[in-house]
Amino acid sequence: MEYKLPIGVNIDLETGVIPGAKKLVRRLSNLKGYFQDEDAYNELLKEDPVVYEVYAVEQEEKDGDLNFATTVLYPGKVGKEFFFTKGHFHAKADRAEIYYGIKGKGGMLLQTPEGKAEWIPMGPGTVVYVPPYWAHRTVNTSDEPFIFLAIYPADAGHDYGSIAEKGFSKLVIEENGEVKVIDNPRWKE
Ligand SMILES: O=P(O)(O)OC[C@H]1O[C@](O)(CO)[C@@H](O)[C@@H]1O
Ligand SMILES: [Fe+2]
Repeated sequence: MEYKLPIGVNIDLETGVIPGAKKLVRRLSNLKGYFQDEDAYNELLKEDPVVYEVYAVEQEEKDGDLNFATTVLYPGKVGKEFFFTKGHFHAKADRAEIYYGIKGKGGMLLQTPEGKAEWIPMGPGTVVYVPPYWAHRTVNTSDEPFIFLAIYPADAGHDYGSIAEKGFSKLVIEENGEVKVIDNPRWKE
């Protein structure tokens, strides 16, 4: 039997960087169709800001193994809507996940396949358990980068399809200087 070697790394708690991890950058142009306000989207697209970066340490997609990744979700808004990650179901839909808040403030939107949504505020030290079958998206509701760690089964995979098409049934917006979680007017079941 060939054994894999253990890994020990220190996450930079200020920047979210995991040394040696694979870096993925998602700009606004990678999120076409995700935000409600298309005019605001097209205006901001001129700058095409980085919305989030992911530092991932991933294994082969095998049952029993684990991946981990930090995400640095930058502050910003498209119209009233706060910057967010794409959000996904797992390709193996029954795979769960754990998130851990490192720095900054935001939250997670979770949703069942039928569209029942939950909002969990997150800050440094918050642990979120994402149960099997729930889609999940993180949102930065502050004006600082929101940094968190995710730990997920190596065979979970990502299913972006239905969220890319229909979004979440709730939106996280700023109105009169307050963070509000409202019904998505464009949501169709
Ligand atoms: O994959 P998304 O929805 O773009 O969100 C990015 C974050 O979610 C994960 O896919 C884990 O759920 C990580 O790779 C990363 O932390
Ligand atoms: Fe996930």
